[in-house]
Amino acid sequence: MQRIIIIAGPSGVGKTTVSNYLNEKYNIPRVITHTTRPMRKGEIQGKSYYFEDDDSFKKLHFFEHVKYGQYQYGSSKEALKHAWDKNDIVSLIVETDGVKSYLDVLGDQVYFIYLAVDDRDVLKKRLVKRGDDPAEIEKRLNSAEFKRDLSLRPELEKNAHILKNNNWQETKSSLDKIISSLRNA
Ligand SMILES: Nc1nc2c(ncn2[C@@H]2O[C@H](COP(=O)(O)OP(=O)(O)O)[C@@H](O)[C@H]2O)c(=O)[nH]1
Ligand SMILES: Nc1ncnc2c1ncn2[C@@H]1O[C@H](COP(=O)(O)OP(=O)(O)O)[C@@H](O)[C@H]1O
Repeated sequence: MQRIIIIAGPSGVGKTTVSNYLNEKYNIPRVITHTTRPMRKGEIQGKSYYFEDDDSFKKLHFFEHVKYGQYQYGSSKEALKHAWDKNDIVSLIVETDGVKSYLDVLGDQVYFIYLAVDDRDVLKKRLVKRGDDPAEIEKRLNSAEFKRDLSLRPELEKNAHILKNNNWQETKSSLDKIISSLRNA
């Protein structure tokens, strides 16, 4: 069965780091999504996201799309197929409305990881260390969507595998166990 590991959680929690680890260690490709937000330092067009403007975003054919903070984000069926053509297990980073859309359509094919940290104050510190623009950090931390995604929504609890990303060595070992169980399923 083709599987999709969906990774959600607040900004700075480590979603991209987890997805990159799965790619580097297990060749698990990420479904690249589209956004109208500006590219950050270190991001690459077509690898981090497909960076769009409002007009080009409108022309795309989406599996689902959302407004998050002041920007648009969306994932396409084509991008999912493209990733599944490379490997039967793929990853995808979406916020929690996106998780619901995927669970509704793909059901048991979804392995949903909700990433969390014990101390919320580390999130801002990680965003600063990542080199994000300070004004963008403030806007993000004050957005309704960021506040919402600080905790797991009750309707997603039954589908979620909660993974604490306090300590990267421990997170890697948890991920290794998850991949081993998915491969043997
Ligand atoms: N629903 C949905 N959410 C997305 C998509 N792409 C990214 N996101 C989410 O948009 C939010 C903001 O992403 P981003 O600006 O990269 O910020 P980050 O969380 O700090 O890395 C995150 O919660 C992502 O999971 C998408 O295609 N669909
Ligand atoms: N367990 C961890 N401990 C310390 N720093 C981490 C950990 N996991 C990720 N980071 C760092 O935190 C920052 C935010 O991680 P990132 O994966 O970009 O988060 P997200 O995609 O959820 O916004 C990055 O600079 C990353 O290197």
